[in-house]
Amino acid sequence: MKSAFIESFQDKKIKDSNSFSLEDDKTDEIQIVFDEKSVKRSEFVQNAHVSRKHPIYIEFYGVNYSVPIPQEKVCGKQIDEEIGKNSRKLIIQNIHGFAGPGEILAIMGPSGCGKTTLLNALSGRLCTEDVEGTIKMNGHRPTEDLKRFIAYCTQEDAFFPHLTVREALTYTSRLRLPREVSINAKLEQVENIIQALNLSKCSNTKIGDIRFRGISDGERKRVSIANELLTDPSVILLDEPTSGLDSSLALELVQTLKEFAVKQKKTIIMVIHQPSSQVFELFDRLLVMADGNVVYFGDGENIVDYLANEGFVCRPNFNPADYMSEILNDPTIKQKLITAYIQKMQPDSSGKLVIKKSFKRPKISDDSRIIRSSKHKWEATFLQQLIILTERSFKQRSKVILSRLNFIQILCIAILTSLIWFRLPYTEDNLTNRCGLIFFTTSFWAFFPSLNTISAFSLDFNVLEKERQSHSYQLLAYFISKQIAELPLIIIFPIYYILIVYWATGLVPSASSFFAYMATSILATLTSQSFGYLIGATFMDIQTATVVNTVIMLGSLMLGGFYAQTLPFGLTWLKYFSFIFHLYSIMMEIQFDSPYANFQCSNISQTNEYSQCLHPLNGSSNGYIQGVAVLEQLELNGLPWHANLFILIELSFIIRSLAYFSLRRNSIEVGLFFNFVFVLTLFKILLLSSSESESKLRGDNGGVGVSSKPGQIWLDIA
Ligand SMILES: Nc1ncnc2c1ncn2[C@@H]1O[C@H](COP(=O)(O)OP(=O)(O)OP(=O)(O)O)[C@@H](O)[C@H]1O
Repeated sequence: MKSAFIESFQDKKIKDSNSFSLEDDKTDEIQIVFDEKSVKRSEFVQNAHVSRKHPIYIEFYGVNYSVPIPQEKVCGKQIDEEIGKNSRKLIIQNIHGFAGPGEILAIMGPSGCGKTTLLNALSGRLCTEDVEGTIKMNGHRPTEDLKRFIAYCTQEDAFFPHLTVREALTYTSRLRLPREVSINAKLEQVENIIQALNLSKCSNTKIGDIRFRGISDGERKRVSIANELLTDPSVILLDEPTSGLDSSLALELVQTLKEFAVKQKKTIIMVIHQPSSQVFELFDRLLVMADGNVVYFGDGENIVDYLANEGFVCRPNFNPADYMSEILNDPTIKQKLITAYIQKMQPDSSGKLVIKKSFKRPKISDDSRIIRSSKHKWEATFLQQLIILTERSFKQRSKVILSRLNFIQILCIAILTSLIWFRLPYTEDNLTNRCGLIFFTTSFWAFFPSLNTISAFSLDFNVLEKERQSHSYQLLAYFISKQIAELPLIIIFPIYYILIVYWATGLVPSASSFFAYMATSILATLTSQSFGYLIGATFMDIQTATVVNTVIMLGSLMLGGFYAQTLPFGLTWLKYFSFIFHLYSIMMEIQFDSPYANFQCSNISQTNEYSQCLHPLNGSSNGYIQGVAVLEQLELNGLPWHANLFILIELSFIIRSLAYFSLRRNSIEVGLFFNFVFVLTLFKILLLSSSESESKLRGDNGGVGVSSKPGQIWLDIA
């Protein structure tokens, strides 16, 4: 049963079909021979019932794009500062053309002539300050809302490699098809497009990437196109859609696109290299470029006559596309054709050079000038986006995070840790070893997860950029979904490690200490992951992010309270900025502030640093050192465990928020605000807890050698 939405769309389509007077005549004339193979394609085209948008006529004229020339220095001196500052390189100049619904405009020309640049300009992906000229959609300047009607299939396809073709298309349909369309209709649409683009054979194969083999390059290209067609855009821009396809597949693909354009009133603009004669015949308009200029714009069928008029006669039965590419490879002919075309242009009312009209141009009725914007800014609700993206992120990231290599790595480290610190005896001699084990565990879980996380955004970057350009979802939904999806994945490792190491090394044998120790390792993992997110989102380049991460982690490690127990005068406060220091303090408290933590004195002497091990004449020896005495001797940060815990949770939250703002790249002020709030809170806690600890220490120093108090931090700063 057809939904009300579909019916209303079909009514609308009939109305829309009257909008383009000349287009309608023209599309009826187009004769495409559909063979048996094309039956599936036709089904897709007929069944593209979720289509709901207006046909769009796109025109552009006087389009220039230039980039600043990087300033060069000769022997360390700027040649001419003013020239250096103002000079720009023209990539494309005075480009014009148009394409209407039901048409294919093909952009051709030698490599590097500016074809992709023009597509980028039309899609609105170039910095607007660098683009001059006019681009109009149904007579309007393209607004952000209008740009949502454009789909752009770039040369580099961006996909999540661990998803299958069907999964990738299904997620796109769930995210980008209107919320009014039922899930079954969306899935049906996916199946139709899989059939139409001949993807059935590989529909359950993973897409893959350069690291692991998935579908072939040609299939990848078709998935990329399917992904865009699926969302029912009004204008489809394609950059070399047939590259990597053999001639029959290329023909089939262009036929599908043509049929789609005609029946669904889509406007298709594609960059194409060396199409076969059959493919060439399917083009309605042709824009030929050379060195950033137009060499020809007009009906595809007229190019041979045009070139003949200029003195370049194509041999009979020779593919015009091949002939054009042959002559444009000759610099003299190329220049001649550029000049000839410029001469045919004349200034318009605004003084811009435009081509004399040598072709029919569709009239746009007043009705079609109005493009109704989509009912919703996002097709899926925020909650739907969150659910779909979490599911997708979990599927993709679980393959990366839960890799066999990661498990083997953790297992090896767990075995090594267990061997090195195997069943540590509860003796004074082994106190340093025990602290070493605890510090190693802390720092390992503070470091390892961040390494796994710094690449999280950069690996997603291309897909994220592509999907955000097409308004598929909100960045916040993506960001939160990533956190949710990765949370269960990332905490598996500390659980796995602690289960092996805790009992093998003989840490405090109580269930509460075990669970607290494990929970703190998980907290270390989450805090470390937050840093990974922030650094990854800020730098996006894995190499730079790894360097920054290493510096931050090693700095935190040095200030962690194990290697440097006392810091130079005036620098004591620095350790409070090491998250490892807070983690280590909690871990130590769990292990030493326990009734099981009693360590046998190795020798009873008059000089032992622990009062419990002093000779009876000098103190109250009982032959065992209590864990609490060890904590006091080590002079850890003096904050109660709950203050450390609070600092770490808050740190995790703030760092993650900063990562989000960093990903947005435009909310630095908000980021700084969060930073400020964090620093204030941190100092407040330190102030409160240091006074608390001071009074506690004054009441009972519990042992000997408590030489500095946590409140010392303020004296140091002063
Ligand atoms: N931002 C930029 N800065 C400097 N040069 C640029 C920039 N963008 C494009 N170019 C240059 O402009 C020219 C046109 O590039 P473009 O990618 O548009 O060519 P193309 O015709 O699509 O090439 P191909 O067919 O090989 O893909 C190239 O020489 C390219 O190096």
